[in-house]
Amino acid sequence: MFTYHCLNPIAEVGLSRFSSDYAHIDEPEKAEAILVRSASLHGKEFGEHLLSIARAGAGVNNIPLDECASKGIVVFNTPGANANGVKELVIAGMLLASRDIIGGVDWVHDHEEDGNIAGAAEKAKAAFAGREIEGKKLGVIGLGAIGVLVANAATHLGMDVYGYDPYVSVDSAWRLSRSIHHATTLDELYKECDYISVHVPALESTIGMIDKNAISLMKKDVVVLNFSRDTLVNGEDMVDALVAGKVKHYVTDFPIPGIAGVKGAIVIPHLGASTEESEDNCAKMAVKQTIDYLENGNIKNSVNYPDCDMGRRGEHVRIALLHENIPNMLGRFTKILGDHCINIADLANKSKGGYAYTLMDVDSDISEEVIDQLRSVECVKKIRVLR
Ligand SMILES: NC(=O)c1ccc[n+]([C@@H]2O[C@H](COP(=O)([O-])OP(=O)(O)OC[C@H]3O[C@@H](n4cnc5c(N)ncnc54)[C@H](O)[C@@H]3O)[C@@H](O)[C@H]2O)c1
Ligand SMILES: O=C(O)[C@H](O)COP(=O)(O)O
Repeated sequence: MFTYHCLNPIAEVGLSRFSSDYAHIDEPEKAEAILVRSASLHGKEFGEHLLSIARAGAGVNNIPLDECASKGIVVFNTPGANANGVKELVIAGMLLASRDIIGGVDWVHDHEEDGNIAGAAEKAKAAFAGREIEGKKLGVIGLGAIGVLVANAATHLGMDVYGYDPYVSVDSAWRLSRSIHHATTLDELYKECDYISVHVPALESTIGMIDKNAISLMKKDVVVLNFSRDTLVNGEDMVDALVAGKVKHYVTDFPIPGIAGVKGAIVIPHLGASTEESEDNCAKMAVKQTIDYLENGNIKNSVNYPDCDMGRRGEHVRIALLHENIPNMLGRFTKILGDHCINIADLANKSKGGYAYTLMDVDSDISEEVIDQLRSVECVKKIRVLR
């Protein structure tokens, strides 16, 4: 029996994939698996039984990844599972920034009791006129799951799209429309574009990237869209740019104090992934990855340990070792098994940054003594034996 705990509501279509071998428990500190959306795990204690954390979503800045890795806790996310939901809201954000739909709807609301509202609307509507996005230039920073969808959709709406991503994956490059201009510097993108949409993770290298220096390179009346993370944009610099009229609209999915009332700010309460489809996709992927890790030791879409897949466990006893990525770990593991005449039927060893993972299928069961010897190899973070 495995135990899991959900720190945020997770879609039932995903949770229903847990068989009767799984029990939801109310105490996170006792769980073997945690499922989470945006709840912050920074500064939280992790229970001694915790094996995995699955983020049903993309951004993992709410999870202390290094601390988890050093405690042998595998963290997963669900790449691309909510990308379409975000893409659609970004397109909506561009349209809201281009046509004064919000101002117009508010006007109708304020005049709903007016018996002559139809006539009054015809006189009032000039105040809410806007511009079209067709033919305008859109710059997309970050061409991952979301950036590619936004860029491609914008070309279908007749926009001239510039993409910037020095680390673009081969997979994303294949999916990107050929009509998208390859911006080789951010300066080029800032100088050219009427709309700029940011789709990068919050990392040390990206936090604060849209600041007064970046904004100074942008066109007057630019629209900046941030559906990635609040910290990517320097809030004070953005407020100054809105007040000064340099930025026409700042459309963001992340409310921060003091921004919603600033003229030109369009602030949404983090709704990018809040669609039935995205929530279902994320939950299904998060649960599937959790089950495969707990039952087979396979790792897919981890952000702090390498991916590693030896298929279903089958008849063999499977030993799973999370450890640091240093020389001779395999040698030490295989020596211990050899000394106890335990034959290895299959083996995989993968690394990612400072951490590595070894999976071994062995032909006979192993004793507590052997497990203890493997556990006490220096730099082993966790051992599991799947029988
Ligand atoms: N608003 C929402 O509800 C919502 C939903 C999903 C994701 N997000 C946010 O959007 C981010 C992106 O999501 P995704 O699914 O597209 O992730 P992704 O990992 O598929 O794509 C991120 C892309 O950013 C690129 N990148 C990294 N550093 C860069 C840099 N300095 N300059 C340019 N490109 C850089 C990477 O190469 C990658 O292609 C997430 O990290 C998350 O913070 C928000
Ligand atoms: O990074 C993400 O996937 C999004 O920000 C979605 O967050 P949510 O699951 O809390 O809506």
